Amino acid sequence: MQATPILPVCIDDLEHIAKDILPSATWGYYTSGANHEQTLRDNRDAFKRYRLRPRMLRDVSKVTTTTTILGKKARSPLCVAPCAMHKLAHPDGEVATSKAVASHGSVMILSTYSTTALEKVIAAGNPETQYWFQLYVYKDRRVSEKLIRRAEAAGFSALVLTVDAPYLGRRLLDSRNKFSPPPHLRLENFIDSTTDFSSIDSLEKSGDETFGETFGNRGDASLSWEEGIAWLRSITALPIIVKGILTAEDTELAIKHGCSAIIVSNHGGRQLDGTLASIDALPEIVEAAGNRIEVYMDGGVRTGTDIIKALALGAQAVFVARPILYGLAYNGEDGARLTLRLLQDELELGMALAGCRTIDEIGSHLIHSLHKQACNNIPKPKL
Ligand SMILES: Cc1cc2nc3c(=O)[nH]c(=O)nc-3n(C[C@H](O)[C@H](O)[C@H](O)COP(=O)(O)O)c2cc1C
Ligand SMILES: CCCCC(=O)C(=O)O
Repeated sequence: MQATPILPVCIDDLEHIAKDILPSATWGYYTSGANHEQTLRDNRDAFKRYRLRPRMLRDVSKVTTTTTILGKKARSPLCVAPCAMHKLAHPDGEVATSKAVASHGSVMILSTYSTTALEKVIAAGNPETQYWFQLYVYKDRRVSEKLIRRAEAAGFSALVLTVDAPYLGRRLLDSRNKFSPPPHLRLENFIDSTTDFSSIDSLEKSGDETFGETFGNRGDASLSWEEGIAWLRSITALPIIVKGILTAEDTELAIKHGCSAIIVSNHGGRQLDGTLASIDALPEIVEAAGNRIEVYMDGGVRTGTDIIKALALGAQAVFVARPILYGLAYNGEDGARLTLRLLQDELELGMALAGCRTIDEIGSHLIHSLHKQACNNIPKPKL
């Protein structure tokens, strides 16, 4: 894949370039959301309903984004969300992403539906970087257990249980495009599976099942807080992070059932259409969590000031998915590095211009909400 001559200077540039480069069905799979895509659009639009209240003359000659995530030092609160099939974007796939995140120094969550075996992805990283494994629980629990054992052995330091996808959302563009991944790609995490789930290893092996059906048929939609989390707890000592929480009620349950952190997410608008945008759901969850559990968010983050707004509303870290795919499509590892560098540079500049020298200084005093409802939920200023 050739890098186009336009010099990308922001994530929107990378998005335009990726659209030109990628086959239209891949583009559709990566960028679309569920149904009418209200949530997909709102994830981005909602950020614009929060405006910043910058502080001046605060000696911003030195700005640092060092923080802690799940108790471990990170160079930046900007992290990478789990995304299926990076090799659709670039042949180097998840290894390229892993190297890019390692140079950035934060957290990469690897999707179960990686096109590179989990061992190879973490081996491309470094000890400074945290690797968490994203998990779907299958009806055949032995498949999930085997993945967990491999993730533990390889050095992944947490499990991210995606809870917003008991079934795959209805993505109209994928149905129209009859999207199915190309046969040369493999979901490498399943290649050694000794169970009947191994049939997914070449994605569309039989050709008579759509990608969504494959997922829907194998996933365990009966999973519950009581049984599901207890089962996970009984088989692993790794911290469990739940991804896809949008309410205070579920935040309470996550804490009750011993989860270590929460990712506020609507799966990039790809599951239930019509939910709150992630950034709008965040204040309610931060308030419910009340410092008992770390809260992260993803969905619609495309600029450094989006990151600042999410941190100001109480997120400990922020994850991006599509921007990484755009970077990969543009230029493999260098492209993924560029995605992270552009956002990191914007974050640092935004912090300086807002009068924040450290991540701790990014507080709710920075936020002016144009959204009356959200205003009531904004946590009290830190400063
Ligand atoms: C192409 C694509 C594949 C995804 N695959 C997964 C996945 O395998 N597991 C998962 O938990 N979330 C998956 N997600 C959801 C992301 O982790 C994340 O919640 C969301 O996309 C964040 O929004 P953003 O793309 O606006 O940054 C996927 C998202 C995209 C766009
Ligand atoms: C069966 C694919 C699951 C990946 C995923 O979560 C997504 O496409 O949103």
